[in-house]
Amino acid sequence: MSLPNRADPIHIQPTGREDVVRLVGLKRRFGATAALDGVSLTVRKGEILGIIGRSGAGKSTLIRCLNGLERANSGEVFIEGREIGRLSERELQPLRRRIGVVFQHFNLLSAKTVEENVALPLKIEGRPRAERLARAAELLQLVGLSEKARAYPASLSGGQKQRVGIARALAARPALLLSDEATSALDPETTRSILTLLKDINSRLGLTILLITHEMEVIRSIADRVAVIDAGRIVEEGTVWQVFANPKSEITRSLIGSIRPQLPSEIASRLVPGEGAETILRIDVAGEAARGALLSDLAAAVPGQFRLVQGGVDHVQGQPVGTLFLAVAGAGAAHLAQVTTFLKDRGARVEVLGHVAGPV
Ligand SMILES: Nc1ncnc2c1ncn2[C@@H]1O[C@H](COP(=O)(O)OP(=O)(O)OP(=O)(O)O)[C@@H](O)[C@H]1O
Repeated sequence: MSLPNRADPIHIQPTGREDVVRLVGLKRRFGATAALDGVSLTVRKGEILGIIGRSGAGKSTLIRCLNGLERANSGEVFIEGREIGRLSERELQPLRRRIGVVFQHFNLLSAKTVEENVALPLKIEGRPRAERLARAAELLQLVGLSEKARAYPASLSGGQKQRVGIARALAARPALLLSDEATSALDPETTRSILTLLKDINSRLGLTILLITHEMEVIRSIADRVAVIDAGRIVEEGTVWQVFANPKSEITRSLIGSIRPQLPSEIASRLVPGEGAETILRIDVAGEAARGALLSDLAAAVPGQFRLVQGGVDHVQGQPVGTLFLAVAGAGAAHLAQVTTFLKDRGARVEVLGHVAGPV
């Protein structure tokens, strides 16, 4: 669907054909609160970009500015190269249809059947009934719900309702699928199946997806890139596995912390600075560094006793990313330096967390 190229005040600026959305220096204040404090971000064609932030970080405001429901105080929003800031409500409507939204609470019409819900965006566009039903059937097949076409939402499970929500969001062939906490109301197993479906749609249809979430697990599962928003600012942005491997900001570390190995609290509470019977190291490895036989090579190269206290290697975008907590016995400063130098030379990040008086 291409937009009419009318001689009206629509500001067209080429942003490169690959950008579906581009935000430039977006600011939005509510009284003393800067909900968005200079957000610049690009959603590239065909990618899954995740935006993650805690409650109050500015995610909803960002979405509202993106689809023109909220006007930014300053900055620009480009949808497929078209700046929306100066568009009237009427001019915004066709642009809004370029963004299909999947909602946390599904937002299905209970008095309409599944196929009517899916076809609704096409009805609003004034498409003929036969075309609407054909498209609904195609989309219900895509989301695996063909047999529920005539059912009503009340008879569906949460996961099935969300599949209908996804089918409806795709009905008008949007340029961008915006998933607004789409799995936050679902149990873990249903969440996995919905995320698998979104990834499948992205791969098969080449559809660009913007995932808004407060859950790092959602980002880890299917996003290509991630942007972390905090207090209205993008504090970190990058390829998902690289951000996982080497988070730069405190907020990112804490968001990742919920799904990465942590030092057990009973050991953490016994840590003291200075010296002790054992030194506890945190070792972060990713990519090549996580593929080798790091610990056995360490034991072969450096004398001493090394014990794995806690840890594991996860796979993010097919890349190994791991955190290991290692207890090094009887380590003096020189020995410890030997251990950390060996590990760092092998591409690991090493942090001395502290010491414990006796074995952990
Ligand atoms: N209409 C409004 N009036 C006043 N303050 C607002 C309004 N909308 C948002 N805010 C404030 O702006 C900040 C960002 O809010 P926003 O709803 O965008 O965050 P969020 O990341 O979506 O949070 P959540 O995950 O809880 O929905 C918050 O401090 C919020 O209180």
